[in-house]
Amino acid sequence: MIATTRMVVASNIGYSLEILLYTLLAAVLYFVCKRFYVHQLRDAARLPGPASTPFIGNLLDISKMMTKNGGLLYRVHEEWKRLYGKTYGFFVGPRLFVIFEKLEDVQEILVKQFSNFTDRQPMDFIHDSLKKALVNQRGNRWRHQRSRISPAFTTRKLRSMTTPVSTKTAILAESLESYADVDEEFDILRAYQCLTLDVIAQVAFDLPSSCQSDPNDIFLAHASRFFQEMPNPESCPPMAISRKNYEESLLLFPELAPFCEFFHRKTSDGGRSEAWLIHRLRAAINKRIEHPEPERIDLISLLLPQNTFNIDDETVDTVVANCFAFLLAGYETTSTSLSFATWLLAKNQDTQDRLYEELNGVDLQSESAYDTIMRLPYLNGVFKESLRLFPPITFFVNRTCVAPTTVGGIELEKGTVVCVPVWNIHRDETIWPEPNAFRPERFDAPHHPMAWLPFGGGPRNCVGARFAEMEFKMTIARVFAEYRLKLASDSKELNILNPSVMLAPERVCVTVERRR
Ligand code: HEM
Repeated sequence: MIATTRMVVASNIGYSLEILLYTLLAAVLYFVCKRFYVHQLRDAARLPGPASTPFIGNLLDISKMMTKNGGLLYRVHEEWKRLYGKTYGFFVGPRLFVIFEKLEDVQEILVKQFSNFTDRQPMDFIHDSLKKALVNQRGNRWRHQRSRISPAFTTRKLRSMTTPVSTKTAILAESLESYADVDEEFDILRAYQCLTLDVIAQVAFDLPSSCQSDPNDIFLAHASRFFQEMPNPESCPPMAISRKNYEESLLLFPELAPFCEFFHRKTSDGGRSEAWLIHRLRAAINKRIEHPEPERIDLISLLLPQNTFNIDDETVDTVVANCFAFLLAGYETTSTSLSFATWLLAKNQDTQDRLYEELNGVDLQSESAYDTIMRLPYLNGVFKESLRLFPPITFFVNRTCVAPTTVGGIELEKGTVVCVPVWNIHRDETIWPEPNAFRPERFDAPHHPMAWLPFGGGPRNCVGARFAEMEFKMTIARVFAEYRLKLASDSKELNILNPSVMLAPERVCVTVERRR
């Protein structure tokens, strides 16, 4: 009897192993065939591009070229443009990417054929906490979320946020005074990071943060750690997976995303800071659900449904994810843009003086400050021109083709990722004469709608663009109405870093002099 049972168990185990083996074989076969299939698509579409291998595509070339070019991804596309022109294809892991740089093709993708390009490139390495956010949604889910979120950024809502933004910029202006008194140089990038975190925490989520007055503010510490994604060697176990390492592996093997995400969250400092930030956001949102404040206009109240009685977990998770996305978007991109603009103005004293002339005498603190500031033409030129020269996000304006179609004579299969090389467009001398010169007045004349894309374009552009513009203009107006800024000797040349999709100056050290 025992012997028979053993035989049955043994044969069951053998059977299960056989099934496992066949499943594994089928998975490997699928994996291999898919890669070979995708790798013939570029030839089928008669697209030029660098030679590639079916498994890793062009990832090694990209990596080598980036190392040669100071880690700057946009330089890879500048070089490929020289070799292959304005439309070409390359591969990363199992995906074909097609670059479209001609403005009429860009307009076709972002605007005219939007229904064929509703989704962004699948984000294999997106943090768990962002998976339900707008930025990661596709098709109808995206449409539904976007229609709920867009009304949060109307002129009326933005106007109502002017006073808290103005209060925070006043703290920044005051803190500059101490540097002016002693003629001491300092890194204004850090000051802007504290400001933008304070603004987004206060204006968007009513979270008490005092990053500007307290450099050890815990909120600031977690946000910077999350952004740096640098595991601290002293506090991290040796097996910690840094965001960078694991994002690179995921480009090759997106199939491994769920496992890597788990390890990253558990082992890296950035992952732990992310958990802390999410915990704080969730607490703020739960508080608002329990004690609704119908009078308050901030992003939480705009994202929560009118009636929060019996609200389901799915809705709460989506609000948390979107608030977290706004926190990230509102912090780094805006502080980077402010730093680039400050560097440009400090480098070009004539332009700075012209801006001062426009700002001199304008009441930046009145009830109507929002409308006044948004109407200043030269400030608008400074905003646009600095984002043209240094768009903080250079490689995020991409779309996945959701149905087979043709753009600029190129046939595209479903699943192909199309990318708009924003940096190249912004520096193209046939579009912007003398493209490297800083000339705010060039925006007095009209330009092609696709020639200026720091916030992307079409229905899926940056939903927070108007908020970012308000914060940028209010900050630059406040700082440059009160001070003259000069570059410190080690910031005369700009050292640009490109740690992820974002461009950022390494530092912008300046000295400040009081104007009035
Ligand atoms: C200077 C500051 C900013 C820059 C340069 C910037 C840039 C961008 C870019 C290039 C995109 C992709 C657009 C596309 O694919 O066409 C984007 C998307 C997005 N941005 Fe921004 N952004 C900034 C500030 C903000 C702020 C302050 C918020 C929120 C408060 C925000 C929220 C978002 C969201 C949610 C998306 C995804 C939109 C969607 O998928 O529908 N951004 N941003």
